[in-house]
Amino acid sequence: MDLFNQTPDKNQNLLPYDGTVNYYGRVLSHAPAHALFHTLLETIDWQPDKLRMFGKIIVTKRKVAWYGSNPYQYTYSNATKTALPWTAALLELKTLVEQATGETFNTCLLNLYHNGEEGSSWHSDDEPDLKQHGAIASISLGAERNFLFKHKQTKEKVAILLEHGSLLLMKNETQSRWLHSLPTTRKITTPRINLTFRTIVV
Ligand SMILES: O=C(O)CCC(=O)C(=O)O
Ligand SMILES: [Fe+2]
Repeated sequence: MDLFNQTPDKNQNLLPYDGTVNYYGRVLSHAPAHALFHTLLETIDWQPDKLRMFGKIIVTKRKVAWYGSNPYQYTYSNATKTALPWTAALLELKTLVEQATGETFNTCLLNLYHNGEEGSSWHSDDEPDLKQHGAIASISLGAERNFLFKHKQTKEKVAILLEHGSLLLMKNETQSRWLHSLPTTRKITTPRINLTFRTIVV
């Protein structure tokens, strides 16, 4: 019996209440995940993100991209993005994620963090363009990073390590009751790509 390298139980809820987060572990093995990382690096239309913070426009070092089944618009942090058509790699990954989770998605937001000094501050993905309480599936490629949840009222925190090739599913009340963040760290010097498959309502 291997006590130290158990595959995670995808049916276990990592949140103690008010939402559901399931960690599926590595749904892509090392080599295909590595190949996908490089395909995405080369074929995705990466753009710096522009965020409005305290009345100022901040251009992030982190790069983002927005793809979907139709030119869906997504407004967050006072900026609107129009989805580009799926690339072959994204469409293949969408199918894999839909089969693994039993959910369906029509869009994907991609983030490229060049190193540990780039991250994502506390937020919820609860914009009105997104299906309320819809599932969000998160694929991680490259550097392993910690991911945190913080309950909006109780402030309780839950931490999880997002491995190379892994899948995390957030659903039900997760976005309305919890914040999440990708904390920065100087210890990580290599890049990471994250893809979150989402559902835009029309
Ligand atoms: O990079 C991640 O793991 C999460 C990114 C995120 O929360 C988002 O794009 O909304
Ligand atoms: Fe998010």
